[in-house]
Amino acid sequence: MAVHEITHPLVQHKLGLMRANGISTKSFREFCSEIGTLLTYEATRQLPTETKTIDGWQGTPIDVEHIKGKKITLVPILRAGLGMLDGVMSLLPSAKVSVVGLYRDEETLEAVPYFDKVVADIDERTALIVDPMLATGGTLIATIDLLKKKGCKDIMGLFLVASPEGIEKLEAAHPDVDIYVASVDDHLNDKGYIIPGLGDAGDKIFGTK
Ligand SMILES: O=P(O)(O)OC[C@H]1O[C@H](OP(=O)(O)OP(=O)(O)O)[C@H](O)[C@@H]1O
Ligand SMILES: O=c1cc[nH]c(=O)[nH]1
Ligand SMILES: [Mg+2]
Repeated sequence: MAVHEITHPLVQHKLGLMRANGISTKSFREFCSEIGTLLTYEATRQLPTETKTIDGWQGTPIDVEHIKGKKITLVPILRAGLGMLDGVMSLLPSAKVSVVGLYRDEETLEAVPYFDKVVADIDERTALIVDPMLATGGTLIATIDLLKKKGCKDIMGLFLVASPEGIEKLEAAHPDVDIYVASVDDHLNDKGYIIPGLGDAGDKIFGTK
């Protein structure tokens, strides 16, 4: 399993602004989406390309690079994953979207699934999971279990912030899944929140607290 921590100054600057106490819903949402775009740029670096010959502007054949026909499905995890989706789709506008819904029980920290609508041909697609937070890892592992059960063989994840504890759990459960994160933070607190983290990303994106 590879953990790609994206140290690009734009990513780090925007993430730093997101950590501020009292940030507005508008700003938090905008940064979520913008970092989503930047992580997508990095995560798609590995996509295979092939050379095609086309008619160039001078009317003579020229060789150009095309992304090889590997199909993608984006998998936003409700709710907070929706906050990154626009930004991800700005670079992958044709990608099909498979929505899954899970929430974390506040007492047990267990992931509780409540919705899934996954593309029919998921066995032929690379799944790109989108969620701002990878905390205990329970939500992500349950999502990957679900996608694999439906036949998906190629899975990556994009997160704004991950915890070392969650990454360790993911590595043990699904070592074949690579992730792209803006930051691997310090630790989880006793309530399962990432420190320093962002607080409750879903509530900040939707303004529910
Ligand atoms: O790694 P874990 O410990 O499982 O926690 C991470 C999950 O918690 C948050 O969702 P939450 O349960 O708050 O749902 P929400 O998006 O509806 O707010 C977050 O967006 C992740 O999906
Ligand atoms: O720090 C955390 C942990 C789980 N979910 C969040 O939104 N934030
Ligand atoms: Mg939440």
